[in-house]
Amino acid sequence: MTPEARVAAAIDILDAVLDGAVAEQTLTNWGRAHRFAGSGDRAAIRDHVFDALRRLRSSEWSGQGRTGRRVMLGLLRSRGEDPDGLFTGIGHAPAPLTDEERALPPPLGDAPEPVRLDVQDWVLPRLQASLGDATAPVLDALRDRAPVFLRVNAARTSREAAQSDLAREGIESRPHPLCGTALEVTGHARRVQASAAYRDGLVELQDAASQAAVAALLPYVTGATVLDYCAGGGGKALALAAGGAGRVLAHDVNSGRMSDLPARAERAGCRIDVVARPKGGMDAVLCDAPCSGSGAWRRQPEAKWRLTPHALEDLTRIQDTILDEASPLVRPGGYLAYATCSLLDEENGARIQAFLTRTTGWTEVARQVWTPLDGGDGFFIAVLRRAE
Ligand SMILES: C[S@@+](CC[C@H](N)C(=O)[O-])C[C@H]1O[C@@H](n2cnc3c(N)ncnc32)[C@H](O)[C@@H]1O
Repeated sequence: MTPEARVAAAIDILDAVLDGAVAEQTLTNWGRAHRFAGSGDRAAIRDHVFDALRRLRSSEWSGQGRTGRRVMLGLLRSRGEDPDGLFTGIGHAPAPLTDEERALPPPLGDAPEPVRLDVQDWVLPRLQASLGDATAPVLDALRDRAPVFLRVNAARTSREAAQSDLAREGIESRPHPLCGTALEVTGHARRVQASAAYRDGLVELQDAASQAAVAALLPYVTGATVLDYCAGGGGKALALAAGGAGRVLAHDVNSGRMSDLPARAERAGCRIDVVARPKGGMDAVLCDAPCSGSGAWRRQPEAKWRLTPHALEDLTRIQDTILDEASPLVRPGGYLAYATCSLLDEENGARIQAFLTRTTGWTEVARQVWTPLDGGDGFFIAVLRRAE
């Protein structure tokens, strides 16, 4: 496909997404219906679609319209790229620019702050209350693609050896300062899942801040029995097992989410016991709670536009419930860790404060916050100790 045809495909997909379709699913359906498109074409179209979704508000503003065409046009204009080279009307290219499109005002000229920062109006003050002066740079970082990070399986190999193994398969990477197990993939990231290092469980795909959050918990759980109460796909459970936790149990209210976990654990060469009804007496319980995902909006840009005040309120209620359900499972003297990939204090520090206010016998012993300015996703973890 030509670059112009890729833009035309992205415009069609964006039209469906703006009508309410889910981007990932729409891209998959498009690939199935257009078998002639190679993997390079599909990847380029996906990049266009996700770039536009990350910058949806500013692109709509610059393109002066909420259609796939206007959003794509706005994206190119606000990046300072000349749309005429792509909107040629030749072959499968988008139709040439109309006189009206050519006469559009300068991109983002007098756009309000939430438009420039690509965020919903009501979310901006809440982020400002949480992040202060870092708000604008953090939101700006969320307008760009996220790096691809790998977690080196420390139980099986070293970061240097994994890096060499990947290099032999043409995958370039560099150690990332956020965490001793993190490699940032700098070249040929699309080869990772087919690589021997990945297949053999030497590396896993995992955000660097997510790895750093587990590393912050490890000093409290080395050799201990840890329950990952919201295990989902098991990313944290696997990192805990590889990092030296004694025994790792995994639980999730939605057990289907853990279906890949046994295979992932086998690949990593570690043991994770999936439990439907966790019992008490745990040395430590990790609650990696469902959240707005605001720290990961680079990866899931649709979530940035879907969040409502009502949904956020529901999430904080679920977060409180999870802390109330999980905390009695910790033995006296044990640890309760609470983590989210949210940048909003109402999902982070405020939840810990509310928990400490309504319960007795807990002390906060550690807290760490990461934002995309540290390189990875936004992340929060607090570790509480239960009195003896
Ligand atoms: C942020 S995700 C977990 C991600 C996972 N820990 C990882 O590292 O890949 C949150 C998970 O919490 C689960 N969850 C939601 N409510 C829950 C509850 N009341 N009890 C246990 N798990 C819950 C969801 O099903 C979801 O899988």
